[in-house]
Amino acid sequence: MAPATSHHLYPPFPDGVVTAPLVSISLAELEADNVAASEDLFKASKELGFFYLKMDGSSLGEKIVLLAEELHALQKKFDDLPFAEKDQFAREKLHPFFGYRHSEIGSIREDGTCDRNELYNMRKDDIIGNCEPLPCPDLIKQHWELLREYVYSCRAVIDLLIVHLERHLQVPSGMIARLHRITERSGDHIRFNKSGIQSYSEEAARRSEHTDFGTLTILFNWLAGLQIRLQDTEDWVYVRPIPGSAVVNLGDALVKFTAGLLRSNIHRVVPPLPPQDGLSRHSLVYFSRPEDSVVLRRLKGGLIDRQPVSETDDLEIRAEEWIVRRSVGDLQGVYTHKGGLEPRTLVVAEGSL
Ligand SMILES: O=C(O)CCC(=O)C(=O)O
Ligand SMILES: [Fe+2]
Repeated sequence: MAPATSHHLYPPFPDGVVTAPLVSISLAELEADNVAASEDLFKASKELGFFYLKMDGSSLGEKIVLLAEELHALQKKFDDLPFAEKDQFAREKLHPFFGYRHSEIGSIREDGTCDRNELYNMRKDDIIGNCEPLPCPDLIKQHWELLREYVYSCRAVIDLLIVHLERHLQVPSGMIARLHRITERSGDHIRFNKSGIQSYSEEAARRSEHTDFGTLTILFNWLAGLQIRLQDTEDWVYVRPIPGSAVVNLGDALVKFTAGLLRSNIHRVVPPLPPQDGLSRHSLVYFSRPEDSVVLRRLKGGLIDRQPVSETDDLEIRAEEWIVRRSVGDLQGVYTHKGGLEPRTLVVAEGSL
């Protein structure tokens, strides 16, 4: 039986909004090597770059849903920590990319503080012991085992998705997997995202437009707010959270590796609409990235060799540098399947801050 989720505790998804046509792919079927599910995965990876991964029927998938609910409870407790405590773990104090980050929204309260949009990036290598961990709040330390299980479970899904993608790309088995060994240092991380209560602003919506920098992203959200822009249009449509399914999307690294055959789709987060307005919005993300030392460039073999040579994108850069430079607003723009960065003046960084 599929595990219970907490979606029903929130007001329902708004009526009458246009939703994105994400296909639903069953993890259990991918595990069983079902041909149709595998083909659906490849098609979605080429066309929209986003799909639902249906977890029920797979013991790994059902475990991930349970862990995601536990982490959702934890992220709300993290949210409740005093700003002064979280500020001690601000990324300016810890690391160019990992740690806590916020932007202030709304007017100043009586205690002199402002509501915040927040994110907290927790490095995979800290969590599984590949390196000396960065300092973190006690609340996080107390849930280390939960975070560890989540890392290993998400990575098991990502490794399986890579096997299927390699097969369809007709590249040697292991060619992409070997750039993503869990034992090696990488930018993989778990992220807690929180958007404070706020009204829609066109400028803020545009500022949050981004593609993910890495390989594959596994996302859980509970309220409306995630929007994707459909291919070759300017139309933004909502992604409806489906209880028991993750939203999976491809990142820039897969576009680079496959010379644009696979798609990293632009997306953004806007405030939830009625009846879900008036609530803070949380999402839980697992980002996978190539190992730090991997140079992001076109790979050789299979269908990739049939891709045209891009005239615009000759930047070859190590994954570690790519992530930091993208996140600080260097290399601005949105990385598209057409190759190269599509300049969008307001786009500065991955995520919704
Ligand atoms: O909050 C969401 O639903 C999506 C978040 C996201 O796209 C990100 O953190 O990169
Ligand atoms: Fe994203």
